[in-house]
Amino acid sequence: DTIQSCESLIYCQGKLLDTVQKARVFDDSKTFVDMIQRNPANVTLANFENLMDSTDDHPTDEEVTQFVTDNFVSEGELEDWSPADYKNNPKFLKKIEDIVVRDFARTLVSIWPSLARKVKPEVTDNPDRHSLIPVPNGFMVPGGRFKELYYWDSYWIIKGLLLSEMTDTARGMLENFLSLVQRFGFVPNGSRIYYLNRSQPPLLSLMAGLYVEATKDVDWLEKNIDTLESELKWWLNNRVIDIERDGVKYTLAHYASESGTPRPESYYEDIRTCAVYGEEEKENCYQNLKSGAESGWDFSSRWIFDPKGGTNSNLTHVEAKRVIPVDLNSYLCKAFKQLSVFYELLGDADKAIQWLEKSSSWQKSIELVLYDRTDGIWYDYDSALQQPRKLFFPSNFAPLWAGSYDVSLSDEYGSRAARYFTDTGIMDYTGGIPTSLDQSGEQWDYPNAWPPLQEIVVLGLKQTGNEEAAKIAETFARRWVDANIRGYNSDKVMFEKYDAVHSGQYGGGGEYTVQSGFGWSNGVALSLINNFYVEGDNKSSKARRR
Ligand SMILES: OC[C@H]1O[C@H](O[C@H]2O[C@H](CO)[C@@H](O)[C@H](O)[C@H]2O)[C@H](O)[C@@H](O)[C@@H]1O
Repeated sequence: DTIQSCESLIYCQGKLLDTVQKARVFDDSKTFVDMIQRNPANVTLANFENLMDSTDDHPTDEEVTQFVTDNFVSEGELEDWSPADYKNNPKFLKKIEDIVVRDFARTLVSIWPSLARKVKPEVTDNPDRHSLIPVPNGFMVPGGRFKELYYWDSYWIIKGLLLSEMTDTARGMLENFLSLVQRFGFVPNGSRIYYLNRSQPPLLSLMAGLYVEATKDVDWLEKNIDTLESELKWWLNNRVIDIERDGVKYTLAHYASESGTPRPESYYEDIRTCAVYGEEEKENCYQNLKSGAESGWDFSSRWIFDPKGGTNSNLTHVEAKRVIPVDLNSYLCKAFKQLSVFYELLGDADKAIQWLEKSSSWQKSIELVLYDRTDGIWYDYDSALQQPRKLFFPSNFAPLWAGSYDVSLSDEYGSRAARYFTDTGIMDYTGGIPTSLDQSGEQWDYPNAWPPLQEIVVLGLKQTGNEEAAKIAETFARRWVDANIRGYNSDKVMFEKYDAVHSGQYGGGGEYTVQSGFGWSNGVALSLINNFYVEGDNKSSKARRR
């Protein structure tokens, strides 16, 4: 049984949340739902009822602000934590020939302790006073307003931790996710109860793959394989859809939250976005916003539809559920294969075959529904109009990253993808690969360049072994590292996203101001440095640095 909703009348739904968020007590809607109650929840609710009674149900914004001050505090559920396995000079740094890049990598490693947190015992003792979901082990947060554990961010955080030889911290984070699966049946978007009605890109088994590869810890795998499997089954049971292309039926996955209420952490924004609709359509509008958030791309023209199936509209027309996303299906295909590898390691041949077959059937559907042979790339599929969305997104390259295509033809696939990359004009962007070519003002669009998407395209192209693809990969890995260094030198922080046009400048748009820290930025930079700047792979790095 899975719990996919949050019942809290303070943090998730109800009059109190509605009143506080509509009063705009804080500029950022997330601030309120992250607050701690001074009293048990029943006292907070009784105090709120008194406020409503004494104001004839119409408190002024000042009265609401006073109510929040009297009943909530901002800080105190997480403590800074010193990971015992932190080292400031992990071995891989020595292998980096370029001194500037080596120093930068050392700086990235030195940021880990500032992102390390542990949940205080008070949260476990008084769960009703907090929106934070307690997890047993210390972990890395993304940074800034993102003060909790995030699902897909952690894939790249764990990559960086493993390069930094922080295997205990990586294992602790994995076990946090496993404990969430055991409690809720799936991994929520993040470790807050208001994230309980959606997940995020399914990368848990792949994180476990990174850990097992680095440590060869098969005993750990044996203990946790059932939970890893149950997470993937959750996706198969809850996020799969039958679609039709050219008269043939296929089964693939989509992002699809069932919850038809505003996101509590963006309550005011969602109410405004869906205001044009009547009650029933509103529910659909909220479900689609939450499904967009489940994709990790919140928000993007990728989920926006005009009546003709184009993107010429706005957030009110986010229809994430109708999209069959290239990246989601590639992650799942790779995860199924990963599970098969795990079962082989554990000596369970039947299960190994079962998951390999699942991966192969997924791969076939990806090829037949999403691949465009003429353009040499994969496209998202619009299940409503039964047609591909032929738009540039870095996620189009995800099958190369995930190996979810016929890898015996990798040179051909790589060559075609390289041609697509240059034909779409992406070579012009010196600050990184843009998220789309649509300047919608949303944060997962042009001109923003996001760290995980850089890794997916760059490693995807590199892994094909095709010469042209490998050249593009190297160019963009170096451009990315240069942009990160430039940004760090001027602002002394790592940002969550950058600007593809102006190298090193931070990105913008969307519903909150740019955040720094930053978990996945550090992980991706370390991963690309490890792939492109370490000894043997790095003959003339100084000459090529721009
Ligand atoms: O508060 C708005 C949204 O914030 C998160 O999304 C963004 O930050 C996450 C953490 O770095 C990242 O995983 C996500 O891709 C970003 O778009 C949160 O995950 C959303 O659910 C939330 O609505």
